[in-house]
Amino acid sequence: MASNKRIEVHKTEDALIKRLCEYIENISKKAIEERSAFTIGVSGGSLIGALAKGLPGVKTEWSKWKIYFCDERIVPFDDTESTYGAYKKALDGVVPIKDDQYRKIDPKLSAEEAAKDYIGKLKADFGNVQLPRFDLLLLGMGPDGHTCSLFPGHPLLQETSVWVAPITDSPKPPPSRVTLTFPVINNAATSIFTIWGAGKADMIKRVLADKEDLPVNQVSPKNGLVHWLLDDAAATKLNGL
Ligand SMILES: O=C(O)[C@H](O)[C@@H](O)[C@H](O)[C@H](O)COP(=O)(O)O
Repeated sequence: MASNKRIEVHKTEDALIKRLCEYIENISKKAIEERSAFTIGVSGGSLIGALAKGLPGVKTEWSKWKIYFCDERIVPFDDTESTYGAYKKALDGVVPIKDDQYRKIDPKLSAEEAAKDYIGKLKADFGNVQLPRFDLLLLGMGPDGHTCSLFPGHPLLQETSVWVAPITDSPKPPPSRVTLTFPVINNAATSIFTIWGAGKADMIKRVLADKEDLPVNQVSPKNGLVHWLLDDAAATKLNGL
């Protein structure tokens, strides 16, 4: 069976961001032509700055975007830990995305209630399907091999049906979050990891060369592709894989 995984290495962080944005432009164009909407899930962390740099160069119909959160921290929107808050700060005035295009959590709820509430928001957009199918998920990889808020050894890695799960014991602070689960992640048409810097080189080797059993390696779209976009520094220990 052909692999659903594509690995690309680019010289610099800037080249990497440019490539990521080419994917975003092409995938959004296709989705908008087909369904007049583009559904994209975004992660927190270093990706936010990369998108703030790259997105202004993307040619797309911005009004057709719907932006979801692959995971979100349960904190007020004006807290520096809020992923939505960080996106607003980074992208407002940079790209013409209106506030109602973000599908945000309700931060006043408990993690459990916020997860249920977010499932309701997904159902309102995707309909009463078995699983939503995102056009694109932009994923991050933590230093321990986590993605979204799916951490090594956590029971949530085994989730088979719930779309969005609460987590109250996240090892990465803040502890209370909601996260997409693997059934949803692996139903996306395309997922992209964008990883740069020497600090990620060891983990990239463990994931892509040694194929260790880590959450990021559970990303394996059933009927889609997962791209690993790396810069030279992150790929140094791959030995030309
Ligand atoms: O809320 C979070 O903590 C993020 O969504 C998380 O899943 C992130 O994507 C990874 O931890 C990678 O973060 P960096 O890109 O900053 O290393």
